[in-house]
Formats: sequence, structure tokens, C-alpha cells
Amino acid sequence: MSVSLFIDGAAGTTGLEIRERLAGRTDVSLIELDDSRRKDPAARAEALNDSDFVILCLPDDAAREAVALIANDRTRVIDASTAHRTTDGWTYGFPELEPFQSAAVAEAKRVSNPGCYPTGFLALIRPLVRAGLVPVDWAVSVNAVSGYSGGGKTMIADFEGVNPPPAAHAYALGLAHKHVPEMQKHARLEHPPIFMPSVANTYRGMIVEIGLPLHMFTRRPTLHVCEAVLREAYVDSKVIRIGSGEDTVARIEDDAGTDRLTLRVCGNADTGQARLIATLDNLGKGAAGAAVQNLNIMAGFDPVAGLTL
Ligand SMILES: NC(=O)C1=CN([C@@H]2O[C@H](COP(=O)(O)OP(=O)(O)OC[C@H]3O[C@@H](n4cnc5c(N)ncnc54)[C@H](OP(=O)(O)O)[C@@H]3O)[C@@H](O)[C@H]2O)C=CC1
Ligand SMILES: CC(=O)N[C@@H](CCC(=O)OP(=O)(O)O)C(=O)O
Repeated sequence: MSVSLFIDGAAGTTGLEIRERLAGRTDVSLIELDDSRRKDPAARAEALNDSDFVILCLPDDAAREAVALIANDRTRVIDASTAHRTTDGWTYGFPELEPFQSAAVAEAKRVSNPGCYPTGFLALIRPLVRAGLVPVDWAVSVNAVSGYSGGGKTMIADFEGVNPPPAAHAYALGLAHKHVPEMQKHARLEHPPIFMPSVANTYRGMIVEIGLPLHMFTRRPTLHVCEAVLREAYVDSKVIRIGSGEDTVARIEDDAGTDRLTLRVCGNADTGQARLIATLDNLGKGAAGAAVQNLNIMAGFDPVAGLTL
């Protein structure tokens, strides 16, 4: 069986990465627009309506516009932008997040691909919240460092231009990053997490970290218990793996260039303080890898076809 796919925004950073992952596949035939027509609404509307599947690799407003251009019941959508990640009627495209999530993605007509930071955050926190180990009313803080391709073509041009930004800088200092609502909703927390991202002068990869005072929680879980809960949550996953809590260093390069997500439960067993660490590629499991995984699941293909694990 072969399905047709249109990538709207195929010339952008995420779009190009998706095309790389689909190269050589005979079960997906791409509908392409040449450079002169790729932003033409009429040409896009035709491609959007002619396809079995579309993946939107666009800024948020253009993604909303693309969805509005679809005038049939057949075309199924995967949106890589932030536009629909907390929108009713859209299925959150994180198949490993809940026991039922992969089945929901398989059936869905409208799937929102998770943000890169929420992918690391939610993979770490959601199983612990679900197990009742982290209270839903806890004020969770999350730190993260991303490669600069996370900011798309504009940020890539900045970092690779003649006056690049500082080697690393913290941003979203006003604690209102666009990923916060998505993090809170899908972790099922009562309060928005305090999200403190930075960007570094390396092309791709990211580290996402959560500090937790386990000794202050009612159930006083140990580091080993937390690790066991994560291991159990992802036991069937070929994409998410549990690294060693004994590691002394986690590097932004650890999973860069792959579609993997590695989780570690580190910390100090004596004080009962945990340092949960996720490493991933912002363009892999953080974007293009996740989009291809969702496409595979929706089309009934091998879920990890085309992925680098
Ligand atoms: N980069 C990352 O790590 C991640 C990105 N995302 C999300 O994926 C989406 C794409 O991001 P990214 O690939 O980084 O962004 P880029 O800026 O690299 O690419 C966006 C592409 O969309 C094109 N475009 C803009 N407006 C329109 C329009 N109206 N019609 C058709 N094409 C249009 C741009 O054209 P032109 O080439 O002319 O500028 C560009 O090619 C964004 O919503 C982003 O937030 C999600 C997770 C991670
Ligand atoms: C380094 C950097 O700038 N990163 C981007 C997030 C990348 C991402 O996940 O974007 P979407 O939510 O749009 O999918 C940012 O902080 O806005």
C-alpha cells in the first residue's frame, strides 16, 4: 500500500528533515510544489486536498490557514507547529505518552506534533504524575538547552551569520514561553511549570532537566522507584530508552542526529533530590522524527520506519 503526502513548508528546516527520513520509501509518494508555487495559496490548497496525509512545517498562522484550506473529509493532518497542541478535537501526537495514545494517533484525522521541549519534559514527568509519585499541584521547574536549529531558518541564519549571538543565552525570561500551556495540559499539572530555556551555539540536540525534591512528596519515592516507573512506562518503545542514573555527564550531543529520546534518573539518594534528564534531537524526536513516527502509525506502517534509533 502507498499513501500520498504533501509537506507544507517542505523547504524549511523541519520539512527538509522529514524529506530525508522518507527518502527511498516506496510506501509514501510525495506531492511537491516547485519553489515558485510553494507559498501560493491556490497551489497549496490543491496539494492539501489531493493528499491522503499532510504534514505542516509552517509558522503557527500559516498552519492554521493550511487547515482551513482543507475542504474534504479524507486528508489527515500532522501539524508540527504550536498552533493546535492544546486545541480540542486534535490528538496529541506523542504515542508513548499514555497507554492509549498510540491507538488514538492511529485513528486520528488531526494530530498535533509535540514541541521539542515538551517532548523531553513530558516523557520525564508524565509517568511520575500518573503513578501519583509527583503531586499534581507541585510547582514543577524545568531547565533546558537547545541547539539553535530549534529556532528554524531565522535563528540558523543568526548563529551562522557574521555577528552571531553569544555562545549560549537564556531566553523566555518572562516565564511565558509558548510551550508552557502544552506542558501543563499534557502533564496534567494544576500549575504552569516554570520553564527556563536556553539556546547554545551548536546546531542540533537538546537537554531538558527537572529537579524534584522527592523527600518532600507524600510517598517519598526513591530514585530507583522513579527509574522503575519510567522503565515500565516505555518498556515497549523502540524510541525512548532509559539511560544510566550513574552517568556523570549528559551531553547535548548524546542523541543529536538520531530520533531517540534518552531519559536518566540522576540525583542524590542521600538527600532524596532527583535530577531527571532527557536528551534528544530537537529536529529528531523533537520534530521530524516524531512527525514521521506519527505518519507511520496513522498509515498502519512500521512505527519506526525511516527513523534513526
Ligand atoms: N526547528 C525545530 O527544532 C522545531 C520546529 N517546530 C515547528 O515546526 C514548524 C516549522 O519550523 P522550522 O522548520 O524550524 O521553520 P523554518 O523557518 O525553518 O521553515 C518554515 C518554512 O515555512 C515556509 N513558510 C512560511 N510561511 C508560509 C506560507 N504561508 N506558505 C507556505 N510556506 C510558508 C517558510 O518559507 P521560507 O523558506 O520562504 O521562509 C519556510 O520554508 C514551526 O511551527 C516550528 O515551530 C517544531 C519542533 C521543533
Ligand atoms: C531554540 C528555540 O528557539 N526553540 C524554539 C522551540 C522549537 C520548537 O519546538 O518549536 P515549536 O514549538 O514551534 O514546535 C523556541 O523556543 O521557540
